[in-house]
Amino acid sequence: MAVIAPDLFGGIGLPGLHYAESLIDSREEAGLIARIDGEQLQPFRFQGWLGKRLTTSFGWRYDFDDASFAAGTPLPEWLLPLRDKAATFAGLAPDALAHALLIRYDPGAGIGWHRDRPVFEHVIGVSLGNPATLRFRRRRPGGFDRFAAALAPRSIYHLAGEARHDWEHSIAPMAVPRWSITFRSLSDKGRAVSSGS
Ligand SMILES: O=C(O)CCC(=O)C(=O)O
Ligand SMILES: [Fe+2]
Repeated sequence: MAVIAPDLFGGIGLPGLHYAESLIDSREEAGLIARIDGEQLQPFRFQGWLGKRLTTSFGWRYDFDDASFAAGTPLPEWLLPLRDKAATFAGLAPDALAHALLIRYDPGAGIGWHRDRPVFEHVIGVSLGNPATLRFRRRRPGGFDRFAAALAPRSIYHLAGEARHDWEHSIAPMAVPRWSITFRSLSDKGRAVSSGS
């Protein structure tokens, strides 16, 4: 495990990773899980492969199958109060969070090492259902620097700066289900692509 510089609060953190617990209460959590389960979730597709996690997105849609990026279904009403909270947490305007991704990880599903697509900038994730570990790694000569963040259910994290751009992240498959809602803003690149320039 690499030594990571202390953050502003004197703890051991990853620059650009911000985290808070108890964003919502258990009743709100149960309501959001029921909403996610009520959507038309599809196995995540990547260049012809089917992943185990089930997803759907709103606002903007990045298609990993053909690498296209296009406007999608507007965010549903039920997501807007949560988006307001996510925006407040990240210090952004709610409208800036133009995209939302819903994921259900059934037992055995995870998400492999990746950086989020460059059409997006800020990444804000809400965790539901069960605890998980968000793992980070960054290549260095001869290996990787590594970092692990425990994500409690009902917590929120924000990836910006170094944590967003320089580090990859992943979540190992678990024996219990987890749901997540990820809001993202468009990057300059995303705005350029979306306006067709
Ligand atoms: O489920 C999560 O919190 C992480 C999702 C994620 O990393 C992604 O969709 O890019
Ligand atoms: Fe991600």
